[in-house]
Amino acid sequence: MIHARGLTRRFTVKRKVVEAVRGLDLDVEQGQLVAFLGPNGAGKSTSLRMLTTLLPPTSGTATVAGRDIAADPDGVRARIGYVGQNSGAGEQFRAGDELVAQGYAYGLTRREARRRAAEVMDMLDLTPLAARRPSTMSGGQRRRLDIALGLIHRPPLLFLDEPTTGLDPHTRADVWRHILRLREQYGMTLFLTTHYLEEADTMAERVVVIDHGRVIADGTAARLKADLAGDRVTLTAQEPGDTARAAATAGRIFGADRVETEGGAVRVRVPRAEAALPELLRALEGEGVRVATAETARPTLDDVFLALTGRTLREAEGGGTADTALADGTADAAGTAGTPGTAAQPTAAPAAAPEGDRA
Ligand SMILES: Nc1ncnc2c1ncn2[C@@H]1O[C@H](COP(=O)(O)OP(=O)(O)OP(=O)(O)O)[C@@H](O)[C@H]1O
Repeated sequence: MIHARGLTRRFTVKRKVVEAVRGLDLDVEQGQLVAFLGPNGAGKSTSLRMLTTLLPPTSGTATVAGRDIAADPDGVRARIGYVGQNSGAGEQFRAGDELVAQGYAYGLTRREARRRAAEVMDMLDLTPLAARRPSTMSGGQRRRLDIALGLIHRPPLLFLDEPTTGLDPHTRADVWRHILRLREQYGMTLFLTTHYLEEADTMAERVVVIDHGRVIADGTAARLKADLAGDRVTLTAQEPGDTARAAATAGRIFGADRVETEGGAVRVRVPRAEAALPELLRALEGEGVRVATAETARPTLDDVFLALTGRTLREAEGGGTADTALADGTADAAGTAGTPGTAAQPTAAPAAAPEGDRA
């Protein structure tokens, strides 16, 4: 469904070159649900915009839904849906009419557009809201309407740029329920960006991690965690004066990596916590260190990011909290010109000149 080779995009900002995406290679098969994960400014939106033909690459090639993004951008747009970070729904029209109008934009006849609008409203549980204006809808309802707009022309592949950012946890779960249904019931291929680690971890079958414009990890969340992060054992000594000795002992157990001490707690990464903990407790007993507390934890995707980059996603976000809302609008400030709010419309601004460099 997606085959990209060496996709690169540079911007020139005040005579400085920003390498937003550096040589993206990517293959996504039909029916996959891929989460594209990375901190602010990592290059997620720029990658998505290139793949959806909203932004021409500086170099590299890609075929998306069987069409070349450079040679046949209209062909790509006819076969994909794109749900951007900002709502694409206008305010004057009722939701049902908005969907029908979107159908016309994709060249559907009046009858087809009405039929398809009814179908997508059903898919996204919007039928009872057909007569409502988007301005009267909740955040989650609007997001579902955005997704419906992106699906009006029956694309087999849907791109979603941070579909759940800014929503409360309950609404996020509801939007996810609908996203998963698109895949399960309709066999769609879904490629989405997210800041939410736990969403990528639990919902996506494949996680692609990007940092500074480069893909740094690609696989199932389970495999990435097992291969790159390992488990964690955390303990405290009964006597605060024993912390340094406990840390030194922890560093000697089998497979120990990255021993850290913080506020009297000793943390160590190990391949398998269930084997490491008894070994560590025995070793500490041998050293005469009495243990007050000990616990084990499985790795998270943030641990994977830390293992790969030396920083946590939270640090990479510049102090923000990776698992809370992070809608800072950076990417949209960067790319509003000619960007259709929701679906990549076949009649929208041509791919050749939608988003120029910022002067
Ligand atoms: N139109 C543009 N002009 C200049 N620089 C840009 C433009 N679009 C993006 N950039 C820069 O390219 C880099 C990657 O931005 P991009 O929006 O792709 O990141 P992102 O991972 O999507 O971030 P976010 O999570 O904040 O949306 C950033 O340094 C950004 O400032």
